[in-house]
Amino acid sequence: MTHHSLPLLFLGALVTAMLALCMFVVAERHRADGLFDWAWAMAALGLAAASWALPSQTPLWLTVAVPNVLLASAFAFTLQGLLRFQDERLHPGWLWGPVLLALVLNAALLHTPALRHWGMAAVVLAQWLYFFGLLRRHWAGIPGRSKYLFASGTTLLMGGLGAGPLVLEHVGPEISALTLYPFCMAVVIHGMGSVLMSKERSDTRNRQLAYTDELTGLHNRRAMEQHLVQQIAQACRADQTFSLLLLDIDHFKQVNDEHGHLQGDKVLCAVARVLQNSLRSQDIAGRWGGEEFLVLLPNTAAAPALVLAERLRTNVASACDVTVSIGLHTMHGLPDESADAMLDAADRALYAAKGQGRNCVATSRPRTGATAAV
Ligand SMILES: Nc1nc2c(ncn2[C@@H]2O[C@H](COP(=O)(O)OP(=O)(O)OP(=O)(O)O)[C@@H](O)[C@H]2O)c(=O)[nH]1
Repeated sequence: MTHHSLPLLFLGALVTAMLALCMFVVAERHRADGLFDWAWAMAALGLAAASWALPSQTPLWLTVAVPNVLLASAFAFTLQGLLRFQDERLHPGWLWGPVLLALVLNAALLHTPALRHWGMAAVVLAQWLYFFGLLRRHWAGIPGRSKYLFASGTTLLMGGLGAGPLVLEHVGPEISALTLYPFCMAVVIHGMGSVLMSKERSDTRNRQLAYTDELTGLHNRRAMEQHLVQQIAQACRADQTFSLLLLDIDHFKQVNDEHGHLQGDKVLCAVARVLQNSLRSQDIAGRWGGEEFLVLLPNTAAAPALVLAERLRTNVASACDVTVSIGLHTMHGLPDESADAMLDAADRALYAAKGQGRNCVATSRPRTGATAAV
């Protein structure tokens, strides 16, 4: 490296080291997300930049071979992090083979720069191809937009550092120094991308947990409340109707008392499975609480909702060792038809179904004015 580029290189090494430090601090709790590996990748990059910045009288192996091996290691750590992020395994030989190759290459070709540059470009290209293939395979499943930062930052780094020496051979020191600006930018984009990608995935998982019933895997009450409000708004906007079903397992206390709580839990899961398998893709099912389930049937009038409710009832009776009573309410488009009013109407219908001997569907009667008629 030339004299002009030394302050820039130190700056690059400093920026990279700071980023690595920040990533190590947050990575502790995100080891499974690959962040720890990406912090190591950043540290290796920082060390490589620091080796390049050493004075010109430093032995060649320290300013050329060591940073090149560190580069290959940084990309191996990047790949290892991505594999961990995707919960994939790869034989360590494939991951660290390129690093060993870089070591041999640099030892053998230390005094043959042109060949060494081509060799390193080939090593980094192989690593990038694997990185690209892995990312492409999992692209759709990675939530959020930070994957764009991660992909572009890593590609810029790999492309720049892999092919850079081949180009820099033919340019003057001023131009060579200028290339350090994109290096710093790529390091920042890559680092930000990796941290944000892991954060976005944690956010998505936390959101899923907050809206999922742990036992059955269905939507939980919080999620169903939101869906219900959305359905009412959607039905009003589109001038449509929709129906809701409140299901309650019959004599569930008896199941618990006779067979134990664990068996009771299994029955709850079995009923949830029947609901999932019996409903149409647009319908939304959730556990309302205890042994009660709520089902929303978008754009469904009373008659087809009754058919669906009957199908659910018979499917549960034939697939599980229990029966269900179902209260059905259909939105009537009254001005005061709030979520609470609809739930109340479905609950009254359910109460009526229990009163009729259980294992049946009862429909709420249309309201005339403000009072429900079930
Ligand atoms: N196993 C298990 N039982 C639960 C859970 N949540 C609520 N329960 C039980 O569900 C039972 C509900 O009993 P009840 O409200 O008396 O109703 P029931 O026995 O189903 O009687 P009817 O609804 O009138 O047919 C209680 O025994 C609760 O302990 C749960 O998550 N797991």
